[in-house]
Amino acid sequence: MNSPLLELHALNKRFGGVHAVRDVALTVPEATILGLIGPNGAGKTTLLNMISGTLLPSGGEIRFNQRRVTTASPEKRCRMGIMRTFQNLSLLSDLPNLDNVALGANAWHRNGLRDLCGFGRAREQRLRDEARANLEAVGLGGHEAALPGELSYGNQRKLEIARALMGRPSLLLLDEPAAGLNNRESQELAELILALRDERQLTVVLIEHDMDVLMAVSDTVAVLVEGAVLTSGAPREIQGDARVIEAYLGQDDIFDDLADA
Ligand SMILES: Nc1ncnc2c1ncn2[C@@H]1O[C@H](COP(=O)(O)OP(=O)(O)OP(=O)(O)O)[C@@H](O)[C@H]1O
Repeated sequence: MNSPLLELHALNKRFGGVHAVRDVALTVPEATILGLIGPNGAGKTTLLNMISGTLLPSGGEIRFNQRRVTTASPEKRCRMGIMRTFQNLSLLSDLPNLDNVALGANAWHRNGLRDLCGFGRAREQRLRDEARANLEAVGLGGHEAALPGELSYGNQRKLEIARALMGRPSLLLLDEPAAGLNNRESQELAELILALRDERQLTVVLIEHDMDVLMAVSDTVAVLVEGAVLTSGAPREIQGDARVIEAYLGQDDIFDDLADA
C-alpha cells in the first residue's frame, strides 16, 4: 500500500447553524484517486475547499505529506504541492493558451508573473518550455498560440489542468472537471486523469457528478451524506451498496446509465 499523502482527521465545518461537514476521516494514499460523491448539499465542495485552504475547518485536522496544514494559507499549500481546478473555468480569455498555462507557475514561483512580463529571460524560457510540455501532456500540443475561447469546452477544461500542473503538484483537486463535456470529451478527460496518476504519480481528489467518469478513474469512492462519510470503498462495492442508492433519494437511477465496463 502506498503511504498516505493526505489525511483528514475528524474534520468539521459549520456555517452558522448548518453543519456542512461532520467528523470526516479519510486517508488518500500517494498516486491514488479518491472520488467524492453525494447528493446536492452533501458537503463535497466544502470539503475540497478545506483541503485547498480557501475555507478553514471549524474542527479537526488536515495532514499533507505528514505535515499539519489545517490552517495553512492556500498559497502555502500551493507551494507545498496542492493545486486545484474550479467548477467554473477561470481562464484569462485575452491571453494565449501558453501564457494561461505558464501563469500556473505563479503558485509556487513568487516571480512567476514578473518572469512572464520579460524579466529574467532564461527563467521565462524555462517556464515557457514547461508550459509547452504541460500542454502536450494534456493533449493540447499545437494550440500554444490560440486563445482559450478558440478551444472546445472540453479542451478548455484540459487547459485548466495543464495550468494546475505548472504548480508541480503532488495532490490535484478537481471540482467537477467533466461538467458540460460531451461523452467523448468526458472519456478523454478520464484517460487524462488516469495518465496523471500512472505517469506522474499524482494523487487526485475528484468531485464529479458524471458517474461514468468518477467510477472509471477512482481507486476509492467516498460517499458523503449530510456532511458525513456514509461509506467508502472500491467503485464496484459502492455501486452495489443499497445505502448509497437510498441516499440518492429521488435519484435511484443514479448508477443506471453507467457504460458497461
Ligand atoms: N459559504 C457558505 N455559507 C453558508 N452555508 C454554506 C456555505 N457553503 C456551503 N454551505 C452549505 O453547506 C452545505 C454543503 O454545501 P456544499 O456546497 O459543500 O455541498 P456539495 O455536496 O458540494 O453540493 P453540490 O453537489 O450541490 O455542489 C449546504 O447545506 C450548503 O448550503
